Amino acid sequence: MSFSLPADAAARPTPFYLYDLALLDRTLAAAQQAARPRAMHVHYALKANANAPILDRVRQHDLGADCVSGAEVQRALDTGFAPQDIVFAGVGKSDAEINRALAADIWCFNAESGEELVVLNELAAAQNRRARVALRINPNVDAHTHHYITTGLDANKFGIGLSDLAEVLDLLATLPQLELVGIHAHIGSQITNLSVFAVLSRKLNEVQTWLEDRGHTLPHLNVGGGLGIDYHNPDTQAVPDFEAYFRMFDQHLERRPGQQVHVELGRSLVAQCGTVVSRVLYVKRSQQTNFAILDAGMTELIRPALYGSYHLIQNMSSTGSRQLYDVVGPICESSDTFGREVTMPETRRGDLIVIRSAGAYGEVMASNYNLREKAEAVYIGEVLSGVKQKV
Ligand SMILES: Cc1ncc(COP(=O)(O)O)c(C=O)c1O
Ligand SMILES: N[C@@H](CCCC[NH3+])C(=O)O
Repeated sequence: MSFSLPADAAARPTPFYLYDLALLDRTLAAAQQAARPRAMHVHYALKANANAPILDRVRQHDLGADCVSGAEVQRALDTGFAPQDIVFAGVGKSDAEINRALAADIWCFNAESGEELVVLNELAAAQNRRARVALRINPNVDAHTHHYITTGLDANKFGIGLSDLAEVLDLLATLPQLELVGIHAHIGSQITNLSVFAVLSRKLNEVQTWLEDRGHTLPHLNVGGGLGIDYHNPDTQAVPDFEAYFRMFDQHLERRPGQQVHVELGRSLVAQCGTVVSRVLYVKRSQQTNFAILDAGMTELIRPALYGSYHLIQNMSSTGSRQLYDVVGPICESSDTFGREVTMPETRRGDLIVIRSAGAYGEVMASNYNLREKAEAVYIGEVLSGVKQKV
């Protein structure tokens, strides 16, 4: 199905984020259809998009919440996620954040270092609680994705290196407020070569056996997130291939009877349902190129500037002859460029331009650089009762 804007789009101030909740529904349902028969639990990574109507949808489909800050834990609680469905990850959890999550008695802390375990133990003792922990290991598996969003290599700051695991286990044995419930790994994001998940599974199998040899049984394995989407074909590949993703773990992960497997997906669940809608302010013709200067910039969607990421850009107002444009924003940075040599129908001031696949790591990474105001979020598709149209 090709993309179209709602009838009132032209009357709205731009830029704005447009979310298709019907597509979000289909995507969440597809993820659950692939996960449930394999007895895998999907946690949604709030960092991808934490807007209330999105979270309401996620909760309605019975996913858990993967949080990476105290504010995300709070948002998950406020949205109605049960504490036992909330996991708190992150390489630098502050005392205040840990205390908040402890007080809520969330299901699990994904701990990333011995240093963090010591602090968690102290804070749990002060609250007279026991905290469940999963050790985030750094499996040194190359996710074959952009180096900025690779997280599971020895050079990355995340997780406990395999060579440090024995020492961390010895330490854990001295921390009475902590209960080891599992292991966790997350090797990166926007992963399209699914074979890396087989490599990750085999690594986790080795670690699991190694832990069992030392007397630790694990009720829980968390394999992280990272499933990529098709940024080039948001219409024909609107819903990612969750079957193929879950099948990889089904085939390669050695599960013990009754053991829970969690995944924490962000991008694959919400990216395709979000679109930046903007207007052309000027078409500036220079010696080398034509610039289509939009009223949206890196302040609304930073991914192209930060990672050189591709997003499909479409002119929704023109059917003229096709020409090449550098599509840029108004911010005083040369990296404020959404795409170079983009083929679009002849473009004029006032045309509506959409930047697709922006539902994940779009609005959440927005800034008010240049004192820009936050873009509005608009939702189409059936909105759950009690959910406001705009956030
Ligand atoms: C620990 C952790 N879990 C889950 C995610 C979600 O990843 P994705 O949006 O690629 O599914 C991330 C982000 O990469 C992460 O760092
Ligand atoms: N923000 C990144 C992904 C990082 C995921 C969080 N570990 C992106 O836009 O692709």
